[in-house]
Amino acid sequence: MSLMPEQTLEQRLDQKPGHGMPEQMLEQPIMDVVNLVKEYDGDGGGRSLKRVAAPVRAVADVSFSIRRAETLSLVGESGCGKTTLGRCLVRGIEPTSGQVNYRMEDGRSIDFLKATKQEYKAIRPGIQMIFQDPYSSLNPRMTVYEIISEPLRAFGGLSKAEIDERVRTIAGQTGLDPSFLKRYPHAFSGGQRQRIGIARALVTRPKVVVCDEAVSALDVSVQAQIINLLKDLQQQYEMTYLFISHDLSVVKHISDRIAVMYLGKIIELSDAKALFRQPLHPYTEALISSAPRPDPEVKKERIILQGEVPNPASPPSGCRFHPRCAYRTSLCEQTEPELRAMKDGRLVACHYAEELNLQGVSAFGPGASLESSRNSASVQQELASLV
Ligand SMILES: Nc1ncnc2c1ncn2[C@@H]1O[C@H](COP(=O)(O)OP(=O)(O)OP(=O)(O)O)[C@@H](O)[C@H]1O
Repeated sequence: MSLMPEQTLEQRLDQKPGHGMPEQMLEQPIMDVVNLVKEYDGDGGGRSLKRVAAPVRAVADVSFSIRRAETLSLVGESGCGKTTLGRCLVRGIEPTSGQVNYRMEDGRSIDFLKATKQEYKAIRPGIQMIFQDPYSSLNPRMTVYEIISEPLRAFGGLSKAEIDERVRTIAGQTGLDPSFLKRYPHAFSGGQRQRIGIARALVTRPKVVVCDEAVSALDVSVQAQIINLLKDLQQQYEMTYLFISHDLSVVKHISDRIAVMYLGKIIELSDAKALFRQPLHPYTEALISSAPRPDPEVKKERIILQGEVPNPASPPSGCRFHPRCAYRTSLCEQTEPELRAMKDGRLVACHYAEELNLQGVSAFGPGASLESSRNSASVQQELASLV
């Protein structure tokens, strides 16, 4: 693919049409996540030298559905629980409680977390993960062939010739030359290593793929190639993606829907276009406002989030976002808002979603000006008088 060097990522992605799954397929959930909780012991899992007594609720009672063949993106700041949630879905780590109901091809729904050995064997190859760091996620002592074929060998059931056929097919589809298969990962660039990681994840022909910051470590031009590759493969195999990213400018172009996470909770889940056009949660508004936009001429006031992300071991009372929210009232300090459906079916966890008229962007290009919106202090006063 030839790319003009001065093109933005947005323009590059727009060169290919988005995937166009039939409407009725998009509507079918392939996974229902119900009341999922993941707590870590309070020692930071070796990440922190300080011993913290309280457990860290990295995923704090999360429920949502993933529709068949859609791309659902999961966004939020570092530490909000995206990776933990993604890894729970593939059982890379065991959740503390909850359900991950996986819908089989025959229509049966099975809780993957309580699957029998036989059910696990049937479901697990169908749910795969692509990792962020192509440098550390590949075993340096294995050849590319061994790396890609490993899941097939682990799950069993295929002859040597069938494995060989699958490996060569997926290598070709991910743009890997057959001569690469004999070589070791250190011989490759970041983009090529990510292609190896993708080939490894897709060799089992999964139905659901969790892409965890799959392009974050790559240059912008390589990001566009990898995203286009993922989109092409999604169309070909009718796969469902849960695309984890902190980068809204990437997510915007691949998502059917977007879930926004804050401190272990989903606080908004919307159709992607609607979310960018008019966010419903003040945190989403701030994330959109702070995302990079390609056109330096666009004068738009950025919303600077106040303060740090609170410690997930002792989340704030009421709405977890309230200490950083410009629109907060005493209700927000006391009562945690449920994730609830609005009239149009969008989900939001904010007491004032109906009243706030939050600002989005039309296309990361000229966006609605924040100056034209009600300023946060006046909204705050108005809302205070309501409670
Ligand atoms: N193994 C672990 N033991 C203890 N705490 C953990 C462990 N892994 C993650 N955490 C904590 O759980 C919370 C969520 O982390 P997680 O990595 O899931 O977030 P994230 O949104 O994916 O962030 P990032 O993009 O930085 O990876 C953080 O407070 C993190 O410190």
